[in-house]
Formats: sequence, C-alpha cells, structure tokens
Amino acid sequence: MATPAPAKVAVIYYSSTGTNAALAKEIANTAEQAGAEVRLRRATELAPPAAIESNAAWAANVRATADIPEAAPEDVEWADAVIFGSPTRFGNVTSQLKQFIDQLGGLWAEGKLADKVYSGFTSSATLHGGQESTLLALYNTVHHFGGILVAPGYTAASKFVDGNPYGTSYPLSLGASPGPGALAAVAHQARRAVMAAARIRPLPLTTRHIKEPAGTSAGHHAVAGVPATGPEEERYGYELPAV
Ligand SMILES: Cc1cc2nc3c(=O)[nH]c(=O)nc-3n(C[C@H](O)[C@H](O)[C@H](O)COP(=O)(O)O)c2cc1C
Repeated sequence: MATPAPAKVAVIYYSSTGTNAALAKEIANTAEQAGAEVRLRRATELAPPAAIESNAAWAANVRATADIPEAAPEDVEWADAVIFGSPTRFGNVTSQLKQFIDQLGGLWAEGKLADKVYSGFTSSATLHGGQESTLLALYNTVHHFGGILVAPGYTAASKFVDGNPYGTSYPLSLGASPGPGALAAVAHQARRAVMAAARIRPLPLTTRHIKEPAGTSAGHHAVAGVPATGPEEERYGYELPAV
C-alpha cells in the first residue's frame, strides 16, 4: 500500500508581544514531529512602524519573527488543517488576524474553505479576560467556512492544567512566557489537529461544482443581489456518496 501523503497544517497567528508567536512555534514544531508538512505564517501588522517602535516589546517581537513569512490566502487553500492564533483583545480576535481572515471571501465563494480541520489558540492578560469568548468568536467563522472544528476538549491531562476545552489559552498573569503547562496543551492540540486531518482527508467530501434546480438559491440571490446563472444555477456543493 502506498504511504499516504503527510497532512498539511497551516499555523496562522497574530502576536504583538510574542506570546502567541511562542505558542504558534510550539504548534508548528509539534505538528512537524507528528509527520505533518507545516507552514508557520503570521498575519500582517496593521500599525505604522512608528507605533510599533514606540513599544519595546512589540518592536522586539516584530524583529524576532521577521523571518516568519506573512500569511496569504493560498496558505489556507493549501492546508488540510488550519490552526489560528490571536491575542484576546476586548474579549475578541485581534483586527490583525481578522483582517487576514476577511481576505478569504474569494476562497469561501468557491467552496475551498470547507472540509478542512480548524482549531484555535489565544492568550490574554488575565485568567478570565475573555479567552473563551475570543475562541468562540473565531469559531463563528469556521461555521461559515463549512469547516470541521477540532477543539481539544478535555482529551489529555494537559487540558486539566490549562483548563480550556475550546482551545489552548495562556493568561499572562501566570508569567511573561507560556510555561510547560501551556506548551503541553498546545502540543496536544497540534497532534490532535494532525490526527483529525489525516483521518478526514481520505473522505470523499471534496466540494465540486454541481447543478441545482432553478430557484434553489433564489432567496440567496435576491438578498445578495447576485443574478441567477440560468435555468440551472451552478454553485458549489456536495455530491455525497450513497451510504
Ligand atoms: C487593545 C487591547 C485589548 C486587550 N484586551 C484584553 C482583554 O479583553 N482581556 C485580557 O485579559 N487581556 C487583554 N489584552 C491583553 C492581551 O491579551 C495580551 O497583551 C496578549 O495576550 C499578548 O499576546 P501577544 O504577546 O501574542 O501579543 C488586551 C490588549 C490590548 C492591546
């Protein structure tokens, strides 16, 4: 039997002061050790260089991670599993990561974001500072993608240490850098995403263009102002095998 191709994992994160960068690197290293092909990518900075330079920690992180390529939509298209990371800001995903995600509309319209594994991680200043709301806000988007959400749950001992079944989260109140507990939790999340991607990939879930009867999406077209394409409307959808 031919050896299956390795699962492709994209780790796409934003980090101002290095916490999420450290978590992202641990995920990337662990996924690689688990046999995956990995792309570690950072979301583009939106602030002007002067603002970054005026914050020593931010400037140091930008310099330390300058060799990590910026994320591009193609990285998501390429991946079987996408693991997103973002600091918690006001209980939500950072605008920097969201700016990247909002560039994925074209791939979404083609059905190319569906059927991939997605998972997320975050950090915050305080223990109850909104990590779970950040991850749940991130996961709203995964539902729109038609993605397969693989949260860690309490599937390893490390999850009873970081205590967050929604994804790995690290509160800076525990110390400036993620310690062994957070690194173990994030490594478990990486292995779980690789395992899920490897299992899901062979399933015949690939989206294809199919013809649907006229009027099937009339409501959608009316709302979106998109003209119907003819008597049959060509949209992405599934040709599921008989079970
Ligand atoms: C604008 C802003 C909003 C923030 N909002 C929160 C928050 O709601 N809860 C919290 O605990 N920390 C909050 N923080 C702290 C960040 O979560 C913390 O600095 C971040 O996790 C560090 O991640 P990084 O080192 O990867 O940039 C906020 C920070 C900024 C700059």
